[in-house]
Amino acid sequence: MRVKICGITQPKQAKAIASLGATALGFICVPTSPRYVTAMQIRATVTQLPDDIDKIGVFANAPIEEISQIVNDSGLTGVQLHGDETPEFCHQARQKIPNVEILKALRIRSFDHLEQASIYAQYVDTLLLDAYHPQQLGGTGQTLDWAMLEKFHPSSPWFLAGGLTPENILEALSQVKPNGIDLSSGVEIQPGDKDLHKVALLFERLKTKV
Ligand SMILES: O=C(O)c1ccccc1N[C@@H]1O[C@H](COP(=O)(O)O)[C@@H](O)[C@H]1O
Repeated sequence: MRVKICGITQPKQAKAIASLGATALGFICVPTSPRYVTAMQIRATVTQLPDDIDKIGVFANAPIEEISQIVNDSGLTGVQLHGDETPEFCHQARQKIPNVEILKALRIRSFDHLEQASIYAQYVDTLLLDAYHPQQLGGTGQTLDWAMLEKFHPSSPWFLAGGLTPENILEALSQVKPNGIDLSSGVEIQPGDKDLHKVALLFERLKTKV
C-alpha cells in the first residue's frame, strides 16, 4: 500500500520520513496554506530524496501554466489537484505535463458526491478522497465517514485522506480498502512541522496489519 505524508516543509524531516517507509511525500503549493513551500524550497528537498519516492505537489485552482512551471522548477513527480478543478482541466493537465502522475482530490460532502469519482477516474491516474470543510481546502484533520466508503471501488487507484492518525489508521483500514493512505495534520506538532515519533508509530501500526 502507498503511504503519503503530506505538508513537508523541512528537508531533514523529508529524509527521515522517507527512511521510515513513506512511499510518497507531499508539498503544499497553495500560497494561503500554513504549509506552503515554494518551487525552490521543494527542489532543495527533492534533490536529497531517493529516486523511488514519489514527490507530489498539492495545488488548488492554479492555472495549468503555473503548475507546469513549478513541476519543471522543482522536480515534482506528481500533481494533486485539491481545488474545484473540472474533469476537463484534469485532462488538459495530463496533456500539458504528460510524465507526471495526476491525482484529483475530491472533498466529499455526502454519499451522492461520490458519484463524481467515476467521471474523474477517466482523466486522472489516481483519486484521493478527503473530508469536506466549508472554510478550508485541506489539512483540516476532519475524517470522512468510512462506513460510506466500504463499497467504494473506483476504476482508478485511490488514496484515503482526511484526519488519519496513527491512532485511527487501523480502524479506518478495517472498513475501507484504498490503494494508499495520505496523512498530514495527524502526524504534526504544528502545521508544517512533522512529528517524527508519530510518523514512526504510524509505520509500526501498519506493520501489524495483516
Ligand atoms: O495541508 C494543507 O494545508 C492543504 C492546503 C490546501 C489543500 C490541501 C491541503 N492538504 C491536504 O489535505 C489532506 C488531508 O489532510 P489531513 O490529514 O486531514 O490534515 C491531504 O491530502 C493534504 O494533502
